[in-house]
Amino acid sequence: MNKILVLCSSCTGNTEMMAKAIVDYIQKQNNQVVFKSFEFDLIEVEELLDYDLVLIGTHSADDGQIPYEAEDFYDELSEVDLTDRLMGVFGSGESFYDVFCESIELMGDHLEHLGAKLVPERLKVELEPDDDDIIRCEAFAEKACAMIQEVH
Ligand SMILES: Cc1cc2nc3c(=O)[nH]c(=O)nc-3n(C[C@H](O)[C@H](O)[C@H](O)COP(=O)(O)O)c2cc1C
Repeated sequence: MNKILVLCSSCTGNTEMMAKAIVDYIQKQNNQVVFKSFEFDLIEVEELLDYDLVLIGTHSADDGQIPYEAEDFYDELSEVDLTDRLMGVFGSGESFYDVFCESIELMGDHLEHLGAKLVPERLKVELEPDDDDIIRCEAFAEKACAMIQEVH
């Protein structure tokens, strides 16, 4: 059974809705999944190494920067060896802003720079996910799980 960690920062619940859809899909595929929130849970970068796959959701605020509650985590990522670790990024933003979903790009670029192998799609949703977006979340989760099979 694959062990998968889904992390999420969400101010108004949109990224969390995406995370829940991803978690539900992964569970239905008989994987072991742990969900943690940057707002409410203690998240240590070392624990990333305990999982076959880590998916990180961030909302974008304040010119698309990494959300405040995930900043320490972002800075500490360089303290662990993420070489060839399977990871993925997703989140909700609003295209009204100059930099749509920029925090997802920042997180994705940082993880890739540190050697992680990312799910090719960086999944971005406009505001609250609708039914089509939930299907996109499930497809994202499916691709991410398929990456685990490819390396085994
Ligand atoms: C003060 C503020 C700044 C924002 N800046 C951005 C931004 O730079 N880029 C973007 O894509 N969305 C931006 N947004 C929109 C949020 O990312 C969007 O509402 C998103 O759905 C929130 O996700 P959440 O419900 O998971 O917190 C901003 C929202 C607020 C309130």
